[in-house]
Amino acid sequence: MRGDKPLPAHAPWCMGCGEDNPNGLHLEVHLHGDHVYADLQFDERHSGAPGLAHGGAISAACDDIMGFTLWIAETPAVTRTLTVEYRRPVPLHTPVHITASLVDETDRALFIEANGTVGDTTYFAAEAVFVKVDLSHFLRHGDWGATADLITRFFQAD
Ligand SMILES: CCCCC/C=C\C/C=C\C/C=C\C/C=C\CCCC(=O)SCCNC(=O)CCNC(=O)[C@H](O)C(C)(C)COP(=O)(O)OP(=O)(O)OC[C@H]1O[C@@H](n2cnc3c(N)ncnc32)[C@H](O)[C@@H]1OP(=O)(O)O
Repeated sequence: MRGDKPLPAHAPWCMGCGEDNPNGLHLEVHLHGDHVYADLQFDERHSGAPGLAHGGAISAACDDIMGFTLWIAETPAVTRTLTVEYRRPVPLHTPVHITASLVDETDRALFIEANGTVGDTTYFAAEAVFVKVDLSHFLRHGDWGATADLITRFFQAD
């Protein structure tokens, strides 16, 4: 069983975990045993209905935290499908605890689940399939410099 370990952001401007993105969620994700987790509070930047978190912001938080299970799978991968079940409206400025874990794996696919709780109650739950890619995926489709930074973060954190 691994202990509690803070994990580095995917990129400084990541909308989920980037520390330099003023409109991001600023997720601080930790590895704990066989899962990852983050504690957050949605605010006005993430508002949908008055006083409530936007479903897309909740989905983005799930997607990003699920992405951190790649530290457990030890492979780069990208989201192929993401399903969120919104069980209760999430008020702004309310502490939400989100956990994610890798539940199954094939040669190319990772099956990941996430759960968002307020207190002892589940407010949303998500399931995703991530497809494994090699790092050339990010070089081919993304930004060279940012990809180099991602690789550096990965090896520094190991
Ligand atoms: C050096 C080690 C590094 C370790 C890394 C550790 C940590 C990494 C840290 C950070 C990672 C970096 C970034 C994470 C960032 C943010 C987290 C949020 C995640 C995102 O925000 S990410 C953005 C949104 N995302 C996309 O931008 C994807 C766009 N998309 C594509 O780029 C293609 O779609 C691609 C490449 C995914 C696949 O394309 P493709 O053509 O290669 O693949 P294909 O369609 O053939 O499927 C391949 C195999 O997956 C199976 N498969 C497919 N779907 C399935 C399903 N639903 N259920 C079960 N299996 C399924 C098939 O059945 C087949 O399996 P088989 O090969 O066995 O037949």
